[in-house]
Amino acid sequence: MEAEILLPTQDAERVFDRIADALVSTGYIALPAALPRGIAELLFERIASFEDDGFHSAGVGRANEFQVNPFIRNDEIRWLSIDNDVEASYLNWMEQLRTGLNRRLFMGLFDYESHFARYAPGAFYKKHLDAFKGSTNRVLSTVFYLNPNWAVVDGGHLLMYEEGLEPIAKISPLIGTLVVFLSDRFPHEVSTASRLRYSIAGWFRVNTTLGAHIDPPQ
Ligand SMILES: O=C(O)CCC(=O)C(=O)O
Ligand SMILES: [Fe+2]
Repeated sequence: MEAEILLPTQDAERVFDRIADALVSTGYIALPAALPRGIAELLFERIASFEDDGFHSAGVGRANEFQVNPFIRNDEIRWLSIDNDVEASYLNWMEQLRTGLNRRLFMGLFDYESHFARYAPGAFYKKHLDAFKGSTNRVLSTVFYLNPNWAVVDGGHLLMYEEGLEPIAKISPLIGTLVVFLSDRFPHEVSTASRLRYSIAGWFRVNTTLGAHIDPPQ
């Protein structure tokens, strides 16, 4: 397949408007059918085609603080690359979203990193924040789901929290749904799934390199 150069369509611009409005009003949004259906289907075929050795255990922390802790999370991940046309079409859409949000909200989003995630039956990711105030350059989190026909009994929900102990949102990981939220504001968790669960998690980052301090990758 040839790499598809995606210019923002009117549909995409409307999606960017909705995301921008939600970030201002509530700080998060879950949008069904956010990307073109064909892209979601190709990404599903792509993630389903990887052999076990195409993934590695996900860790917690950055650079030299990185460690695998199966009590916090036990999903497996694989970073996306523009070298693959299907992955490139997703990264291209996210690039349009990045510039679209910068234009609408002056967020200064600088780049985007993302990985496929595979949760085997029984896997979970305990409650966490993707960024701690002031100590990371991840400012906006995205999760895009790739599971056809998800039922409530399958578990594997994204539970979003704000201040209280009760979740403010419970999101099914149904193919096509995109969740976007401010990284330092919403603790969230993935409840145990009873089925294989696929997603793409990603983060828009700001450039925090100052003077001689080089921000470490990932
Ligand atoms: O897959 C999800 O629903 C969320 C994953 C997540 O929170 C993360 O990778 O940081
Ligand atoms: Fe997260």
